[in-house]
Order: sequence, then structure tokens, then C-alpha cells
Amino acid sequence: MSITPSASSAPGKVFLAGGYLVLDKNYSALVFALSARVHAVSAAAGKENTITIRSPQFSGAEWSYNITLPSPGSDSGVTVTATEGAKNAFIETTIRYVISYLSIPSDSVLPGAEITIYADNDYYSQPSPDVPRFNALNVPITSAHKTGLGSSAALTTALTACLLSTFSPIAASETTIHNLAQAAHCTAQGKVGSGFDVAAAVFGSCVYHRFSPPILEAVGDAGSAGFATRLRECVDSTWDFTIEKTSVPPGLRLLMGDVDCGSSTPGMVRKVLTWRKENAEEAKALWDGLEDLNKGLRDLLADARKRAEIEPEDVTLLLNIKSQLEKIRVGIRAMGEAAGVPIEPPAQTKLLDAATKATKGVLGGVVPGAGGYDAVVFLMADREKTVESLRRFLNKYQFEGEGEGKGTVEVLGTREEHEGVRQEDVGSYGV
Ligand SMILES: Nc1ncnc2c1ncn2[C@@H]1O[C@H](COP(=O)(O)OP(=O)(O)OP(=O)(O)O)[C@@H](O)[C@H]1O
Ligand SMILES: C[C@@](O)(CCOP(=O)(O)O)CC(=O)O
Repeated sequence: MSITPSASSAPGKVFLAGGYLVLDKNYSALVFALSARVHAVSAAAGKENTITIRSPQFSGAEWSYNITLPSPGSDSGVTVTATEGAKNAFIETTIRYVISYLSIPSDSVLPGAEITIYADNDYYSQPSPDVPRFNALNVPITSAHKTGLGSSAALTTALTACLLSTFSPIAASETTIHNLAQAAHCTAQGKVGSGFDVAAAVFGSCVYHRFSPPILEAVGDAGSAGFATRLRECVDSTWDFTIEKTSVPPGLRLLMGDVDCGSSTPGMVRKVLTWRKENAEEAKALWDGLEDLNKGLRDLLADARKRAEIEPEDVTLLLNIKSQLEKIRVGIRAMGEAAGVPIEPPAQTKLLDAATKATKGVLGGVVPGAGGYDAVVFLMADREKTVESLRRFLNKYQFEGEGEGKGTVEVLGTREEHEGVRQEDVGSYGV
């Protein structure tokens, strides 16, 4: 058996509409892929049956795994034993799932491979705006301040694609990469979420309807009898998620702000779901209303995409998008208030309203995904002048949250870029 040195990358995400709703298959998410990507680059190196992963931007970020192929006749999948490095569940689980999926014959020897992970700078708060590409933060990965772009989903997806192309001569489809990465990601994070972040990492910007959780639950524990067969059957079966690829209309763009305010609220999802269960009727009205508004936003954006470029004269369309974003926020606030969860807390309302009012060309903003105090995303005219004036506004803004952070809003350099997972040129990383 030989290996093919390969490189793959997958994008981060920003969740514009459909947070919480998307956990239920009857509702959808509007999620955009970003220019910030995580890359996985492989080379033939090291001992047989060993896969070593390095993430050189972080200290102590080297993990070595001994791979034991299953004994003849066993279908429990490979055994992956960490021989070096602190636990990294996402890396370890991805290796176990991909190599088990490949069902390499037990009399083969797995050639040694080393894989280097590079994450674009926007995944983490940087000490200054002028840092080299893949800046080394020199702290353990768990202490880096994340900006919420979905690093684990992009990492799992890029690593899945890289392992598949390194160890298998057959090109994997996007669907295979998705199903396998989704299975590994859910196991590594210890829960089955909606999977929108892995979907965006694989398929890029999309309207996403989730898969049914029992699809994954059927795979069972890694290492149990029949695991490899069940995993292969699961990954190769037709899942019931749907993806409709989408994009931000020409002439518009997204801009993200990282709100450095400390307090994040654990258990928000659990609380919202509990409230929904206990208040089924009221929740249904709220959920249905929000889904209609989100669909309305998608329709307006589709309308805008039909134009070659949005011109300032397209006033009615722009005003409609603006008012749709505001209506969505009213629904989001109602959901948060009803469930007693700060999805769009007052400090975020103040920031979004002030930024939209102060900056001509900004159509509006929302708290992405689960919401809270971590981030904001704006939809705005794709003009340097508009970007500069929003940046100036945000740089001066003093956030009035309850957390321990500096109370500043850091503008991220990343923006929408709609492509999902892709093969890269191995030579382009200088390795
Ligand atoms: N560059 C990287 N190298 C190695 N492991 C990484 C890297 N980036 C992320 N990870 C893994 O992903 C974990 C972070 O996942 P977690 O789910 O906490 O955050 P996230 O996916 O970035 O969340 P969010 O959706 O809020 O952005 C890290 O602890 C590490 O295990
Ligand atoms: C609340 C939820 O719908 C979105 C979470 O988004 P984010 O991780 O805050 O970007 C959870 C999920 O979809 O798994």
C-alpha cells in the first residue's frame, strides 16, 4: 500500500438565520461559508502504522497515533492509540473513523504519514492586525481565544478529506466527506447537533435542513463488534439532509465582529429546547413565524442575486432586506425572552442598532448562530467606503455587556466565500 501526499482545506461558517430552528428537521438554516479556512497537508513520513498530526501555530500541538488494523475477520474497525500529545478528540476520532471506513485489509501495513494543520488567522483573536499567514500563537490550542467560526468542523472536514485522498486512490465525493466528517464530529463533540457547521465546511454557503439523528445513532461505539460495517453502511447510505447552495448577492458582503465581552452562556440550546417542549403551542407560532421571515430573507437575497450588481438605486429591494433583518431580530428577541436566554441580549441590540444607524450602506446585523455576547455579523454594501466607516464605528464602540472582556468589538478580516471543502496544491504550503 502506498500513500499520496495531499492537501485539503475547508471553510469556517457564519450562521445568518435559523439558529435553534435548524435543530428541528422541519426548519432551515441560512449559513455562509467564509474565506477563513483550516488546511490539512499530508506527507509520507515516520514509522509504519503511525499517523502524526502537527498544528504548528500552537504549543504542545503534536499528536502521534498508533494504528492497529483489525485482525482477520473482525469488523470492529481500527484501534487508534495516542502515543504522544494531550487529547484532541476531533483529530483522534477523525483518524479512527476515516481509517475504519476505508476497511484496509488486515494483512496490509499502513505507511507512516505526517499531517500538518494550518488555520487561517481569523479563527483566533490575533495580537495585532499585521501578522504573517498562519500566525503562530504559541499557546496551547485550548487557551487560544476563538472567534466562533467553527474551527472544529473545518478541522474535521479538512482532515477527513486529506486522510481519504492520502490513503485511498478513489476520489471521495462531497457526500462521502460530509457523512464521514459529520459522524466523526458528532462523536468527538459528544452530541448530535444540527450539523450545520460541518455541512457548510463541506458544501459551502447553503440553505440547510438537518439529517435525522437516528442515522448516526445506528453506528454505535467505535471498537464494538460490527462498527466498521455499520459505519461504512451509514456513510454510504442516502441521508435525509438537504442542501441548497447559495451566496451573498453581488454588491453586498458580510462583515463580522468579535465581541470581546467574556461572558458566554452555557446551556443556551438546552434551555431553549426545554422551553419549546413545555410551551409547544406558543413555540410553534414563534418557530413558524421565524421560518417564514427567514424564507422571506432568502427570497429577497435570491431576487438581489438576479441583478448583475446591486446599485444604490435599488432602494426598494435594499429597504426590504433591511426591514426583513429587523423583523427577524424581533422574532429572535421574542424567542430569547420567552425562553429566558440572552440570544440577542440588550447590549447586542444596542450595538446592532447603533452600527446600522450610524453607517450608511449597512443593511443590518444579527447575532449569529446561538447568539449571546460573542459575535455580530453585518450585511452591507460591498464598498470600501462603507467597510471603512463601519470599521471606524466599531473600533470606537464600547460594548456594555456583563462579561469580563475588554468590551471592544474586533472587526474580522474574513468575509463570505462560498466554496466548501477543496483539494489544494501540496506544494503551496512550502512543505
Ligand atoms: N488548528 C487546530 N489544530 C488542531 N485542533 C484544532 C484546531 N482548531 C480546532 N481544533 C480542535 O477543535 C477544538 C475546538 O472545538 P470547539 O467545538 O470547542 O470550537 P469551535 O468549533 O471553534 O466552536 P465555534 O462553533 O464556537 O466556533 C479544539 O479544542 C481542538 O480539539
Ligand atoms: C443553536 C444552534 O442552532 C446554532 C449554534 O450556532 P453557533 O455554534 O453559535 O454558530 C445549534 C445547532 O444548530 O447545532
